Amino acid sequence: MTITPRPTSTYDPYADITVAPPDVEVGGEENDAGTTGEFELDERHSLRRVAGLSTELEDVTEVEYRRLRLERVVLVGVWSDGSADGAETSLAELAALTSTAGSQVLEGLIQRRQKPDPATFIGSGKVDELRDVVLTTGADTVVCDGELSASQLRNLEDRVGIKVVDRTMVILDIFAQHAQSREGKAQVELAQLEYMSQRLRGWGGSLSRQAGGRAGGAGGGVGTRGPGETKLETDRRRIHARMSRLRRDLAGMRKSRETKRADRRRHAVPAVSIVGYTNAGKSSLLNRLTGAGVLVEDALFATLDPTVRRAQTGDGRVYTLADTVGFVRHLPHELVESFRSTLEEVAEADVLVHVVDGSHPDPEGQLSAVRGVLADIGAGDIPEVVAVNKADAADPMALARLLRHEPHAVTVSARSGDGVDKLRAIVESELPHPPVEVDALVPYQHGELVSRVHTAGEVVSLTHEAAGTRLRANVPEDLAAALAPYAARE
Ligand SMILES: Nc1nc2c(ncn2[C@@H]2O[C@H](COP(=O)(O)OP(=O)(O)OP(=O)(O)O)[C@@H](O)[C@H]2O)c(=O)[nH]1
Ligand SMILES: [Mg+2]
Repeated sequence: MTITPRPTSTYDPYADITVAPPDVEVGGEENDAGTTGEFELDERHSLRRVAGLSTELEDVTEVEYRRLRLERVVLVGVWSDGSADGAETSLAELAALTSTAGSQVLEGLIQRRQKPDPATFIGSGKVDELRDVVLTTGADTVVCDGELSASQLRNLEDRVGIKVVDRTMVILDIFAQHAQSREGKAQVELAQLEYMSQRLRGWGGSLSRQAGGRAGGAGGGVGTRGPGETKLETDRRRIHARMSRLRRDLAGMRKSRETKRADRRRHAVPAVSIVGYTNAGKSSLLNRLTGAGVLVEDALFATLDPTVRRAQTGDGRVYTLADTVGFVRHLPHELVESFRSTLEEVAEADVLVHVVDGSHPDPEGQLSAVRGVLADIGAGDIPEVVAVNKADAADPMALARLLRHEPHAVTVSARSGDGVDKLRAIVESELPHPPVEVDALVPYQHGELVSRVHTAGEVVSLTHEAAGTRLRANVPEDLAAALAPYAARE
């Protein structure tokens, strides 16, 4: 096995971002789709973590430190309301998240408490127990199932003696590892810096990671480290400089994304977005619906950069189908903020295909978590087609219960292909109708106009007459204008 260090280990906050071509393109990319997916998968598998980097960590900022080393972990959760099952499902999801982030989960602890302890998250007595578990298992990181305050993190670290991170940091870490596009990477980095800059503790205390003799040396850059400035202040300054830089870059990228979207709108191509909880099978379903080779993996957040594919209805109308980032309970607020421009694409879709994993223990909970985020980003009113996926693996009783809950849902299996044709038909029937009704007699030398009606409009009737093709159709405005000279006279 070849082991390649993660790119973040050579993280340089001042490195210039290279300009890469934008990743989302409508049409034209289907040809190499299959190979791209496989390549991506290979590459991702080669990006596992490397153990034992500890000696190289003297001059990294704290943010880098937290990003880099999350390897052998113990999970802790607090169960306050709901059932014990709920707490276990949540911890199981955290375990899946941490493994996706590349760590090995050694042990999980849940404490029943009214609410998390304001000082140490879990109760004080439980902290001693946690320390024992850490010592006996040789863990290097504790992951808490929740969002912790700076002081909770610090207190726990001081008492347990190893690094403590929370659920949000794990999700951010996964996003950081998997983002592909330049925009995606910048969005994740900004979210990460924002979250962590509020939680910097400064080296020292039990973790003892002073910059030591190298302060003023490499890493800080000329003029960044004045005499007497602490590592913490330097870190803060570097991080804030980096954050403003990222915000500026993102504003620029957002503009080009908007131009592209406006372009699609002008050509009135209907847009369908596939949304749903992470690991529900969105990418698999996109592959089934379009034959595209999008990365599918039994891992949370396999997809981080939205892919847009071209699709065609039975009668030739072109529309786009977009895969999206999966949602998860407690999606970090910073991430939703950073990904807002990407998520806005979802908000502008004409139809949503909401995929839910019918074989999951709590599909209803996943549906409502996703709908919560959809409402947040202003996508709550878009027509939604619910696709209950993994029907091949689901318990029939559970499926029946879910269908009572969601009477308009379509049951599908992206794996076997069952139900996919029906889903496609329903999605196509939900596409918005082009706004302008036309009746035209198009001379035979203008066949290209007839083809445009097929791809962009809905044909009501078509006959061949002596003078040309007689067409009744609903078409977008630009096409109606092009057809105006040939308006038929009754
Ligand atoms: N049994 C079964 N497994 C499925 C089906 N559809 C998808 N899967 C599996 O579910 C896992 C996740 O599939 P993806 O298509 O990557 O899911 P996703 O929703 O795109 O996931 P993220 O991008 O990680 O949010 C993979 O292991 C798939 O093989 C299905 O119909 N039946
Ligand atoms: Mg996916």
